[in-house]
Amino acid sequence: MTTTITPLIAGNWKMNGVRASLDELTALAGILTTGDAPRAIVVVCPPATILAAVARQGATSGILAGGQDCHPAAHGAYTGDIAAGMLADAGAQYVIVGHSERRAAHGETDDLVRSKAEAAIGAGLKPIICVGETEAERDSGRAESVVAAQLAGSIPDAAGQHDVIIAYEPVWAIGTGRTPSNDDIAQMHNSIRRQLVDRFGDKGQGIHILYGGSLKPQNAREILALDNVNGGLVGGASLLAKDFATIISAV
Ligand SMILES: O=C[C@H](O)COP(=O)(O)O
Repeated sequence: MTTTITPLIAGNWKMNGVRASLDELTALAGILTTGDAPRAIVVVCPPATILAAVARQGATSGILAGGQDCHPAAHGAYTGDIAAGMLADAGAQYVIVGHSERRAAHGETDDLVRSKAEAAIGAGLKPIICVGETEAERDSGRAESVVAAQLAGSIPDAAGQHDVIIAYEPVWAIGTGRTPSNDDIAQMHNSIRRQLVDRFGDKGQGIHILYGGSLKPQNAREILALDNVNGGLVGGASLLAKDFATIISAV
């Protein structure tokens, strides 16, 4: 069965900008609403302090908002954390979970990532579940098995009934200007697709698999055209409206 997936391009602003980023959002909205409508679902995941502003501003231009992380609990004594329901209240429709910067710096395990994804689904959000191997894991020929284990542990069973998005981000490609070869990206995305179909059947055919890691205006067209690459998770290049718009139009 062939399932058509509308590509999705998500920008992860990480801990960058605030006021300047809102100006970029205005510029992006201007570009996206001029000329042909984008062929992709466009999501921006800003710092939490401006999430509501991004959701409000994006509503008029079709740009959707997402959080960058959520806590697995719905509420409680968790100083500094944010619940999925709070992101939804602020206007988010998506939330990134298990980004390698959190897996590494905060010791997040697959179990925790899965709990966060379950919390996101419970709050009506679509979790963007990140997986990816380190350079040492790739060099030792273990990239596919590492990613397979992360997928098995991080995706909740609820993904059989609800929308989740997978983002494959080789850790060594993030913010480095380096990317895997097109063949390596396609091989990994095909392997992820097989695993999703094995576990979720037809539903697995329709799950977005995004590529992330130094996705730039210069390489977006060829990477986004690869087999089973259904969009991208963009870091640095999502901070400038012109660059992000070029990636969106590369779909
Ligand atoms: O979430 C986005 C990724 O970490 C990619 O970041 P990058 O595009 O700056 O390499």
